[in-house]
Amino acid sequence: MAVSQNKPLPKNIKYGIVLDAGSSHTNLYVYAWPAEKENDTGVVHQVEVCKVEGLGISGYSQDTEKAGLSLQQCMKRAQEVVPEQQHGETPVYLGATAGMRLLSLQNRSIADRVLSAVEKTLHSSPFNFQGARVISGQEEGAYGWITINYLLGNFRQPGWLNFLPHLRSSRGTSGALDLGGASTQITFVPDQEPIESQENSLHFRLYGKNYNVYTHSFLCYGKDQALRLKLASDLQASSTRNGSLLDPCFHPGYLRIMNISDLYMNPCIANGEQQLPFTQLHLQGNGDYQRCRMTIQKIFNTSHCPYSSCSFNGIFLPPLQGEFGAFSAFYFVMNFLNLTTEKNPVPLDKVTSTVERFCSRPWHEVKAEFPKIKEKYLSEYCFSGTYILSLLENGYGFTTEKWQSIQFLGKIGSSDAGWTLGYMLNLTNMIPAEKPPTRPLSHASYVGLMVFCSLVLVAVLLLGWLTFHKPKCLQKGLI
Ligand SMILES: Nc1nc2c(ncn2[C@@H]2O[C@H](COP(=O)(O)OP(=O)(O)OP(=O)(O)O)[C@@H](O)[C@H]2O)c(=O)[nH]1
Ligand SMILES: [Ca+2]
Repeated sequence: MAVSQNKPLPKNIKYGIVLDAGSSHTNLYVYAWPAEKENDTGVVHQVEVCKVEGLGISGYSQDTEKAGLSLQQCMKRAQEVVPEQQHGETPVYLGATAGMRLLSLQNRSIADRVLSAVEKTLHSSPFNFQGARVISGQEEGAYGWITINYLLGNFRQPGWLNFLPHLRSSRGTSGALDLGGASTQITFVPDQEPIESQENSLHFRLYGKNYNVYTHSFLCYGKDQALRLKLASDLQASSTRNGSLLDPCFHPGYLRIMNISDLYMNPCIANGEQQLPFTQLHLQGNGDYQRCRMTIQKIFNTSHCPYSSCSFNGIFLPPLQGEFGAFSAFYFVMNFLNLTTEKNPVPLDKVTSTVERFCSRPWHEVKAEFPKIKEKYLSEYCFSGTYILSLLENGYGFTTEKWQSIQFLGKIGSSDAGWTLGYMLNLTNMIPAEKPPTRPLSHASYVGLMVFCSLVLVAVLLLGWLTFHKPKCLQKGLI
């Protein structure tokens, strides 16, 4: 048999699955990477996302079995994407975020039942189930930061710098801003050291470099819960006797009826249900951005700060540093408003005027222009856009200048920005603490290098020969 040298072997691809059980819905992600490169940075990428239909798992508190059943369709999809012979070795993880954190606070045993139900479904799949758990806000922030920096290649050292260790660039990392339905996270490497509060401080050693990272997750400040906080605060400030409320954060002509009991149903509203003479809230939009911003402002308490600087509610925040990637609802909302660009960020004043103009548009006109967008999403872009501006400007202190360092991003390459990839990289030990030894040169690079060196050698010899044995035709005076 002839020896087939240099023939590339078929690629050995590995897979991993993570379910992001968020407060508003669950997404299943399938990741893939070449087996022989698993410790390199930037090689793991998303090959599939499946959106689970229906509620987030915390929404099944009345019928916990359904939380498990709801995942079946996407698990089937994963079985189609991952080759059958690899099902048994493919790990599956489920991480639940703020919706389940809130449910645990409200009723621990129901939350445990929901987790058991999803475990049952995942155990019965052919994959290698590795566990379902509620992740902490700190983890959510940290893994989001790891994901985007991994995908942006910020942990990577350019190869040639490896030969000159003293010249290695201390290339910056990008901060991560995640806006969910029930919580929001801010994570970045600050200039100021040390980080003043222990609970906001993380330390990582990745690819041979140390990172001191600031992170905070605000439970109840995801955009759905923030709307509830705002409505509860509006109700408290109003003197309505029949439950009618003018709401500047909805379009003129928009009407929404809500049950008071639903509004007060979770631990985010501190005072609980008050004795109100009505059971329903009738919201009537009037699309007034400035007033909307004022009502939102009230949910950020800036009256006390036990540190050198704070965001709100007495939470430490060091001075903002570097670039930021803003994803999930930050991206959904900005993208809808055409305020995301690949390169130059849209200036803050343009963002503000766009949101202001959008809020003032009559609801019937907005609905007619976007008939395909779910009414729940469409009706809330005005509130959400205003909330994003309040959170980033007033909550975190992004000034007009600093705003330019925020990039709103949905995907990086083929992968969604979010905490799931970082979670899997960590649990499968795919991010080494130390730099993996540099691999020997590939055959092609070796041949290339040899040819280059030979050419240089020939050129030097030729030059030398020309210098000492100048042919007569080139000697001075003959020309
Ligand atoms: N416009 C729009 N909104 C979306 C979309 N997907 C989710 N949302 C909304 O955006 C908000 C945040 O969504 P996610 O980032 O998925 O939040 P989550 O993971 O469910 O919530 P957390 O557990 O708090 O992280 C929620 O209010 C969702 O209803 C989308 O495709 N378009
Ligand atoms: Ca989320």
